[in-house]
Amino acid sequence: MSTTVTAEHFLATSIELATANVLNSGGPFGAVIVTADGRAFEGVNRVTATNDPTAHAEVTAIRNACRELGTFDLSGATLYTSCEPCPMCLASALWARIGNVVFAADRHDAASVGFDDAVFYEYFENEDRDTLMPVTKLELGDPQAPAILEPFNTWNTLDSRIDY
Ligand SMILES: Nc1nc2[nH]cnc2c(=O)[nH]1
Repeated sequence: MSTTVTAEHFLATSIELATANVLNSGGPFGAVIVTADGRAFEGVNRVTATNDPTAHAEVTAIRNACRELGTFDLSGATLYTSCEPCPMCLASALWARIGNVVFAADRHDAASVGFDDAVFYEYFENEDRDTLMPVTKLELGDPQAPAILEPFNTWNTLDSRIDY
C-alpha cells in the first residue's frame, strides 16, 4: 500500500521543526525541501546559534539538500516553510531553481514578534530605500575602468566553466 504525503504534512513538519528549534537556541523558523522524486531535507534557523545572519531555516534547508544531493540545482523541488520566506530566502530559492514555495505564517506574523522580514520587503518596494542601506554603483575612472568587465570576459571565454 502506498501513502500519499501531502503538502499539509510537510508544512506541519516545518512548523514542528520551528517550535522545537526555539527550545534549541534557534529562531522560530523551520523548513522542508521536497525534491521532485520525493526526498525530504530539513532546515532550521541557526542565526544566533552560529553567528551567521544568513542561516535562515530556508537557506539551511537549501544548503542541506544541495550538500546531500551533490548539486547546486534543486529544479522541481518544493520549499515548505513555517513562515513566508524573507527576500534573502526567496532569492536563495530562485538561485537554487526551486520550483514552488509554500508557507504558513506570513511576514506580518513575524513582525509581531520582532522580526524584520516585512521591513526588508519594503526595502525593495520603497523609493527611499537608501535611508536603510545605500547601494552605490561607483563610476570608476582610468586606470581601473577597463578592469570592470575583466571577470566577466574571463568567465565568458572559459571553456570549462559551469553555468548556473
Ligand atoms: N522565513 C524566515 N524568516 C525569518 N526572519 C528571520 N529569520 C527567518 C527565517 O529563518 N525564516
